Amino acid sequence: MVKFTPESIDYSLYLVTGRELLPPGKDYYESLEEFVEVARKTKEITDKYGVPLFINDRVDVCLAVGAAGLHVGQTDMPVDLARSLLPKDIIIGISVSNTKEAQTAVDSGLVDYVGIGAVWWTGSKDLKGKLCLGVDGVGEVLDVLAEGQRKTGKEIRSVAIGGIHLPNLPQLLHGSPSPKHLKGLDGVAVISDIVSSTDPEHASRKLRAVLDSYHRARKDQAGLHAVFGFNLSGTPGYTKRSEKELLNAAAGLIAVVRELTPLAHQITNIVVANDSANATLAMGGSPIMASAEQEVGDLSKAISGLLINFGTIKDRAGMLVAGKAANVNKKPIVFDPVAVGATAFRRQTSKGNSYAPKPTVIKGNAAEIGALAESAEVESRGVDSVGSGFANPADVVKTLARKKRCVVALTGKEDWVSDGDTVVKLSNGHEYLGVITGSGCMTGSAITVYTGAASQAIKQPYENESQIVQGDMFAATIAGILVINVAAEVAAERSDVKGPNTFRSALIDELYNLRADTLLRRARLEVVA
Ligand SMILES: Cc1ncc(COP(=O)(O)OP(=O)(O)O)c(N)n1
Ligand SMILES: Cc1nc(C(=O)O)sc1CCOP(=O)(O)O
Repeated sequence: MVKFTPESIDYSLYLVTGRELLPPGKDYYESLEEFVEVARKTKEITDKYGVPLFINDRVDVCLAVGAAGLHVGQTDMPVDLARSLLPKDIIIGISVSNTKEAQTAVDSGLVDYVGIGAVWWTGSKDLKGKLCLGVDGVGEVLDVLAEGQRKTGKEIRSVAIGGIHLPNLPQLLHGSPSPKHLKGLDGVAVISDIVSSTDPEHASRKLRAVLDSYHRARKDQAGLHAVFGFNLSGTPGYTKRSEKELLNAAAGLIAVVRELTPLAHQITNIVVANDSANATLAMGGSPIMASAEQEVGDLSKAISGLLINFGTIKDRAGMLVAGKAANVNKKPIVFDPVAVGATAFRRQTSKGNSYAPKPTVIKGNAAEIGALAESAEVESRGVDSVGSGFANPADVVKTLARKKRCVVALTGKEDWVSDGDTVVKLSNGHEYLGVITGSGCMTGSAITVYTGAASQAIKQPYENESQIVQGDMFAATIAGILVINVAAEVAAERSDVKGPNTFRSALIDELYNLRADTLLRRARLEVVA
C-alpha cells in the first residue's frame, strides 16, 4: 500500500465520484449500498494504481478503510474536530467558495488543501443560488493562500471544482493565477467530465494532457508568459523589449495582414458596424459581422480573431457562444466593454458567472477600464468617459492586465497598453477621431485584425496544449492602435478634409494606403514601464 504525505500528493487531476451521473450502461457497484463497502472496493482499485483515496464528509468511513484523506465542506464536521479524531498523517481538505472561507482555512493551520468552487455553473451539485467564483474569483482565493504561506511557511494546496471541462480548462488554468503572487492552481477536481463520459479513460487522458503541459510550462517558463497562456514577447520565455523592437514588431505586422487577409469576426453594435467593416477591409482584413447564436460557433474554426463589442449589446447569447468557441479553437478575442459600468446588465455580462469567454485583449476608454478595474477614479456619461482620466494610467493598465491575465489597452487622447509587465504609451491620433462616432470601435476592429493575423502567422504547432493562443499579442495590439491613429493624422492633414464627415472618408482611404515606413516614421511610442 502506498503511503501518501501532504507533499507527495499529485493534485493535478482529482476525480470526485458521482454515481448518479454515470451514463446508461455503466455502474459503480450498484449492488453495494453501503458507503463503507463502496469505499473499500474503491480503495482496492486506487491502491492498485497508486492513487490516493479521499473520503467525502465521513470521518468514520475514512478511518474504516484507511483512506489517505478526508474532504469536508463548510457545513460538515469542523476541521479541528475531524483532525482530533483522525491519525496525524491523514490529509484534510476543505471546500471554500470565497476568500473569507479560504482565510479561515489558512488561520486554522489544520488544512492541507482546499477545493475552490464552484468555478462555473454545474449540474452536478445544487449550488443553492450561490454565485460562481469565475476564474477571477479563484485567483483571489489563491492570493489568500499565497499570503498565508508567506506568513506561516505552510503551503496549502489547491484544486478548483465546478463546471470544469476540457474546453474551458486552459482558460481556468491560465486565468486563475493570483493577481498579487501569481500563485497557480495545483489541479482541478471534476465529476461529470469523466464520470458521465462513455469513454472515461479517454476523457481523463485529454484532461491530463492539458494539465501536464500547463504545469510543464509553469515550471519551465517563469513569470507572466506561462501565466497568461500566450506568448507575450513573440519569443519563448519572457524578455522585455525596447521601443524600437516593439515598433518594428508592430510595423512588421502591416505586411502580414495584407498577406493573410485575416478573417475578423466582429459582434459589434449597430451604430458602427458599417464603418468597422469598411475599415477592416481597408486595412487588409476581411470582416464578418455575424451575431446569431445559432451560427457563430460554426464560424469559429475559420476565423482569425473575434471582436466582442458590448455597444448595443443585443446579442449576448451570440457573444457567449462565439467567445466560448474562439477559446476552444485558440483564436484571439478582443473585448471592447463599451459602457460596461453604465448598467447592471453589462457589468454582469462582463463578469459572466457561467463561463465567460477569456479575452486576449481588453480595449476600452477610461470609464470602461475604470469599471473593470473597479476604480471610481473616472466617471462615465453613456458610452463616453468624462473628466481628466486616471492620475496614473500606466499603473491602471498594468494592474488590470495582471488581474485579467490579458493585454489591456486604455484608449483616449493618449493610449496606454500593457501586457502586465511592460507599459507602452502611444501619442498619435487627431481630435477629429473624437467627433466621429465609432472611432474607438474601429480601433477594436483593428486590434482584432492584427491579433488575428499575428496568431494566424504562426505556422508551427502549439508549444503546449494548454496555451490559449499563439502569436505576439502585445505587438499586435500596439499595431492595431497605431494604424488607426497614424492613418487619422495623415487623413486630417489632407487638403480635402474640411471636418468630421470628410475626415471619416479620408480615414478609410488612409488606412488603405498606410505603409510600414509611414508608421515607423510617425509613431510616437514610449515604453514607460
Ligand atoms: C475537491 C473537492 N471538492 C468538493 C468535494 C465534495 O463536495 P460536496 O460534498 O458536494 O460539497 P461540500 O460539502 O464539500 O461543499 C470533494 N469531495 N472534493
Ligand atoms: C462536488 C462539487 N463541489 C462543488 C463546490 O463548489 O464545492 S461543485 C461540485 C460539482 C463538480 O462537478 P462537475 O465537475 O460535474 O461540474
